[in-house]
Amino acid sequence: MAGKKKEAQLQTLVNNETLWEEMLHNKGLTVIDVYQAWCGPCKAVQALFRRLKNDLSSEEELLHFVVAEADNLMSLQPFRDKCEPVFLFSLNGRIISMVKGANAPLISAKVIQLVEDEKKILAGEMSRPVLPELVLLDSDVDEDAVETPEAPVEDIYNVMIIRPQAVEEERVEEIEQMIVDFGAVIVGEEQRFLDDEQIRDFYDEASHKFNFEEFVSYTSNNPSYILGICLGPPVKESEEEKKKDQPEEKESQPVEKEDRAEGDEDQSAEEGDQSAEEPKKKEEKKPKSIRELLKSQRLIEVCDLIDDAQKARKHLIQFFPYFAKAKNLQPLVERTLAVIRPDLLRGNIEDVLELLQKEGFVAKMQKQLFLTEEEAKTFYSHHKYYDYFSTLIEHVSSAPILALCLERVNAVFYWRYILGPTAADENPTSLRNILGPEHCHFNQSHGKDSLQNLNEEILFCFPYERTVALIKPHAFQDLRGGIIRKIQEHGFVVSHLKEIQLTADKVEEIYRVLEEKDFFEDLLIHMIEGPCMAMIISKENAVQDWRKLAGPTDPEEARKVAPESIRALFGKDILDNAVHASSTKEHALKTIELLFGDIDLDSEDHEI
Ligand SMILES: Nc1ncnc2c1ncn2[C@@H]1O[C@H](COP(=O)(O)OP(=O)(O)OP(=O)(O)O)[C@@H](O)[C@H]1O
Repeated sequence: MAGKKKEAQLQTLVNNETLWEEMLHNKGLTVIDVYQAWCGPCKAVQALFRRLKNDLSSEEELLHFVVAEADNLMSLQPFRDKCEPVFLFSLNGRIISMVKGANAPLISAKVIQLVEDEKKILAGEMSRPVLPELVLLDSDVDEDAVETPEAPVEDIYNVMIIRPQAVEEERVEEIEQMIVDFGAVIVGEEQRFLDDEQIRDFYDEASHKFNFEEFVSYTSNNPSYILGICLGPPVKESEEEKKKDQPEEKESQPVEKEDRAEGDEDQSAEEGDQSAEEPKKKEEKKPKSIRELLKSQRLIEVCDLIDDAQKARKHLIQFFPYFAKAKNLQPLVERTLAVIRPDLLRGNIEDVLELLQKEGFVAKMQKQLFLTEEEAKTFYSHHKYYDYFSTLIEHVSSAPILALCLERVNAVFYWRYILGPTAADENPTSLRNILGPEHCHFNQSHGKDSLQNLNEEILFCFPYERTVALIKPHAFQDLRGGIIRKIQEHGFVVSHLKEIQLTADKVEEIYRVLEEKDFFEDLLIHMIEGPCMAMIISKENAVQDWRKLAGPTDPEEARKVAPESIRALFGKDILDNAVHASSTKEHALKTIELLFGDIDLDSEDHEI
């Protein structure tokens, strides 16, 4: 009885048109669990709703949960006689989104985002986005129907650096006019001297070019002109248009990628392909992107854009922070690698970790590595022409090093800043100044391609691994979609997936070390009581990371210490804890063989 009372408080029942109308007057967000009389509301998400209600208790008046019976309500007619749970999101009386299936992570993310936004809107910190109302049609509940209209479409931004020579030649106005005529909006502009780090960060894709150092020096000593550009929302192209456009470049890749001396050849090559067929038409064609425009105006050698939308946003936020704040543009979280060398590792490592934490870095992966001399040479190969190379190799292969994969907004730039050789003089609190230059590994930005180098280095320290994820029988039926999505959201690639009915022998094999435990019998019975979903999943550091994502064995504890973990979100109790995660690489390999037999893993790129 007590339990029922609790549920009635959690979700208000809506089973007639009057109550439906009343519900539409709720302030803020209402999450509607659409149910059928014959199967009742979805039990699987009630723990989540309770948690959300708890976590967002300060926003109580903005968050409501209801259960609505499809059979009694006209608006919910399309959902009648369907057995899949459906959740509708009503914002101030308008249904704006829908989630099909008990997809706890997706529901949770939507609720948190919508309530946060609503809070900001009411506080005047954000303008109300235009969210299209969802029209509920029969096709909405078809198997293949698209899931929901998503959050409002965001504008695309870019940042342009007009180089010093064009500034000196007073070409800024002409360039601005050209951008405005093209239909883009200039949201910020500033003439400034870029510092060394800003230049390296903006032009990191060009860092391998032979005259890059000269370019950095010239640019840092002369004023550039920076433009923040809004290109409006992404344009949806029809299939026809897409086909037509294939040889062209997209707006989100506007940066000059070729050597500047080759710019013209590049352009004429591009034109050559098409102009042979339709020379006149090509001449009349309006440029589709600012990059194309720059090329056509022969400005590509004095104006630079960013070729990746996420990176462009990052630069916009850095150069025009007030605009970004007003628009509530979220910066991009990046990752970088820190390698703590042996003598520091023996010393005050705690101080370093504390400092990193204080500076906002989160250590996503960490591992002690004992490099052989050969491995050290490979890892530090881009230092090989320096005279300190042999000392370095001797040092780092003499004792373990600690590799940290760090995440933070603007991590690459900021790690360089607190550590970096060039900033050390100006930044007395830099790690390099505190610790001395020999202690920390620095990701060179002067390599052939710094981002590629960085990714290679991260992979070197945290190689791709495979492990096994097993969705247990109690979670198989209703929760597997949400669990798999969560796994994918955390960067795992699901390379193999199959439904499997475990036998007692197989369970004994998987849990052999627990044979003596008093709960073993229960575990065995549970694991064979229905089908499981077995998956081979891979990513860097997969074994450790999958255990971390699974969370503590007991979901109760998980909800306290790791509330976003899978067991916290989907586990029932210590026995029915949603998933199994292999504890070591060896165990993972054995379980893969046990569950998937002799499959050809070697044909894939990455080995466990
Ligand atoms: N005290 C317990 N009572 C009942 N069942 C338990 C208990 N402890 C563990 N189990 C069950 O046995 C499984 C294996 O336990 P183990 O100690 O290996 O935990 P784990 O490594 O977190 O889980 P798994 O190996 O399934 O990934 C747990 O997933 C859980 O289903």
